[in-house]
Amino acid sequence: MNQSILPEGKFDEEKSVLGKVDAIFFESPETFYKVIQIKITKNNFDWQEETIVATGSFADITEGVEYLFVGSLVLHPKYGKQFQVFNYQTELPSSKNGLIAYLASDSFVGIGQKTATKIVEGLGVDAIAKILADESVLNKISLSNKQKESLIDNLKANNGTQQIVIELNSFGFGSQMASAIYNKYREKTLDVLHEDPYRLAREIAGIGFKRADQIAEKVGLAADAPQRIKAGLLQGIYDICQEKGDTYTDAKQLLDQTMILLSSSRKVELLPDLLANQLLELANEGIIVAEKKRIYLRKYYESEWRIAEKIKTIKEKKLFLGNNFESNFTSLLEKVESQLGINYGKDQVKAIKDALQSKIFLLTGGPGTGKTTIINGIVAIYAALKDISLDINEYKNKQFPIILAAPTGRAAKRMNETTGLPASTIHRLLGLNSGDEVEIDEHNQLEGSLLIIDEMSMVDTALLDILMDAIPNNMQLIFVGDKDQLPSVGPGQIFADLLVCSEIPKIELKAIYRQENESSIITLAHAIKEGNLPTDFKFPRSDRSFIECHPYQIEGVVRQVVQKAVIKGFKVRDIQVLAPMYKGPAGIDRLNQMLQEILNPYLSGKKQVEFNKQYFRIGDKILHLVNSPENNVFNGDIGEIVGIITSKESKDHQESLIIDFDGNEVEFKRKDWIKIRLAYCMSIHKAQGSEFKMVILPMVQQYTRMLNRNLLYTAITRAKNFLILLGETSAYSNSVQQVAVNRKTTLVERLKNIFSQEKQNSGVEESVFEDQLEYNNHEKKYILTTALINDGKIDPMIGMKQIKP
Ligand SMILES: Nc1ncnc2c1ncn2[C@@H]1O[C@H](COP(=O)(O)OP(=O)(O)OP(=O)(O)O)[C@@H](O)[C@H]1O
Repeated sequence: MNQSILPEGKFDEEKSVLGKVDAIFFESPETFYKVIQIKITKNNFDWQEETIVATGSFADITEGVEYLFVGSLVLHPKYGKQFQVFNYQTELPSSKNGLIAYLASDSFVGIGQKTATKIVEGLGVDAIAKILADESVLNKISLSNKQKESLIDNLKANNGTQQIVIELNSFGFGSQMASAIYNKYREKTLDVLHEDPYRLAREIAGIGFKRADQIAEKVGLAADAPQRIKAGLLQGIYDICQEKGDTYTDAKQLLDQTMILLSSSRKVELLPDLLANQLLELANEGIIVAEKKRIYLRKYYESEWRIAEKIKTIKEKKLFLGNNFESNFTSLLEKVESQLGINYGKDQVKAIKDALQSKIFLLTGGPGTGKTTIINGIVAIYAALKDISLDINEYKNKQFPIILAAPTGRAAKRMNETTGLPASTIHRLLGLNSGDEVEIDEHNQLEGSLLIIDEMSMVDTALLDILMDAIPNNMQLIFVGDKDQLPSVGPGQIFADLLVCSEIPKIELKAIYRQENESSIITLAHAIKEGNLPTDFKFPRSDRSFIECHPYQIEGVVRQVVQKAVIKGFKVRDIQVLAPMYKGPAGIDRLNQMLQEILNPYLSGKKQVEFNKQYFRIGDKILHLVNSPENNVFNGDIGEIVGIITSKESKDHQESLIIDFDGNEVEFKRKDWIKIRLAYCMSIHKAQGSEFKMVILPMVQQYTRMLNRNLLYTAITRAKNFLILLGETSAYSNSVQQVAVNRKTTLVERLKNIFSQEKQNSGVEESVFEDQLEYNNHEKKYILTTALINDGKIDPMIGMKQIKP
């Protein structure tokens, strides 16, 4: 069985097996990954058995059919030697009888032994190649149209999918990505790969410019090809918007960024007018929108308009609250007050009343100002006014008419606990399945009459756009949040922008209702929000303290604080270290490593797996980094590893972790471990929407770039009972002084236009390059000039004058 079937020396590392598929042991339902057994006809390496187990990406593969497999031998820890397939092809039957048997097989519906014989006798043993090259050869054989169709379709499908999967594999795509690409482009996959691989970066989640650029280089696309420049520009806008949180950028920034991107991976001298022309093309094609000096990805441009329009439409719909609202309200409010054992403050009463009387209402306030208490009041009075039962058991098969939602799982859970009513994440509400990148038309329509969203400051433009699209016009909306917290991770600052719009009713709560002796943390937070670091900031209080230390002492101090807290009986879940940055001696990565060592150390015999220079062990506290609505786990959710399945123990030979997120156990295969990290210490951004019994917050000057008032305020307001501040006093005082720059967005302008009916076709005559960019060949960069001399080489407006949105 050791005869070589490949030219010697052609494949240094590669080995090959010719054989029939004996059995398919495992078939992933979502990808092309399969584990099969091959009955060997021939092979070119040392193998004494008659069969071999092979793994890899296979498109259509049929038991009983012979294929040529190319790959390498690997040693599986449990199953021993296996064949890992890189490439395979149908070994079409070359003998007359073999071919007749193949065509008469189940793959070709309507073709039996007789017809198959007719075809092979008529066209010869290379009948398949002949048919694939020219279908009309079948005209000389008497076949019914149905038989002809079945034959051609199946031959093409088998041949096509197989070729595509092989080629995707050769570009280095694994089973899952290969199937995502194939599902998107089907039979056009190879055309896309060869003609504009950058489409993958635009259209397939998980593929960025760099990956697409590697493919482009492989298929021989020039470094200054228009597709590449366009892709670079789009990536440039996307990167700037993601990094800064803006919904648009400007020409200078974009060209600088794109130039760096395009020349970092491939050696190429690019002239500015080349970039400018492609920018113009993108605008002409409607992929980007240029307006005044602003350049938008179409998605963000449209989102802002759509949100503004929908808000106006909703606001203008009539609201009916019954005939005697005023008197009903007063008696209902009294009832709620006596139930809760409180008297609502003047602002709070106004908030409840205005919210009930508005189609859309915004409520903002810091911690302890009573936002939750107000939501409870609104829900109770609304239900009474509308004669709605708040007993969820009465809604077994019906939608609960009051919808409560929040952007993160933890915030939704808190909403559920404080109101006693069902609350979900916005993603789940909308039925979004595919993580972060979602299309506007792929969501559920909402049913119900009142929608309350909490933690609104975390909602970004893209998500609000989808949410608004899902809301029926007659629904009443209440958006609740704290405008002084960090803005959303994704582009936009919608809560802050909506609060600027004079057309939307709103209330900002200022009075703090939590008792001072109950919490000095809240008082500190409010002072910081106003820009003051109180003089007593460093004095120990019953619920907070400050420990002054240098950056290199942080690790040791955090260690001691955490160890003390554990001795005092705090659970690991209740202690949360927050930090602004990942790197450095006081960064998240280092602190996580140290905290894992003391809170969940390695003990001999304990299972652990390594990933990205970190270990995962059973009992580890884990942070989820992205939204996975399909598993009901969201960005910022915290779980605990409750199981490790090694590849030996797993059916499909893949290691996995079982993580428990508040009773929701989710399995993560190794390829998904990129979505998680240790959570003993986490970033302040990721902690938004969550609260913890004890927060430990190290702040040092080393973080300067990151420090600002919103960040410190957000960190401090995560602490429910205890706050331990440590680090350098100057880092705290600098944070308080540093007011974050507003993000660049145009939602406020759109709202203004929409409400004053001034929406023009954005007829902008100015050029996007109004700033006048000149490329300085000597300095090899763009410079801004006021008096440009056109030396004939560079058009100072670089051909952008005529851009129209
Ligand atoms: N009018 C009031 N009279 C007495 N206590 C009140 C009043 N309003 C709120 N409280 C109490 O103040 C505390 C904070 O209120 P609440 O939790 O509603 O504020 P919040 O703005 O939601 O705060 P956080 O964002 O910190 O959760 C609660 O204990 C609540 O019972």
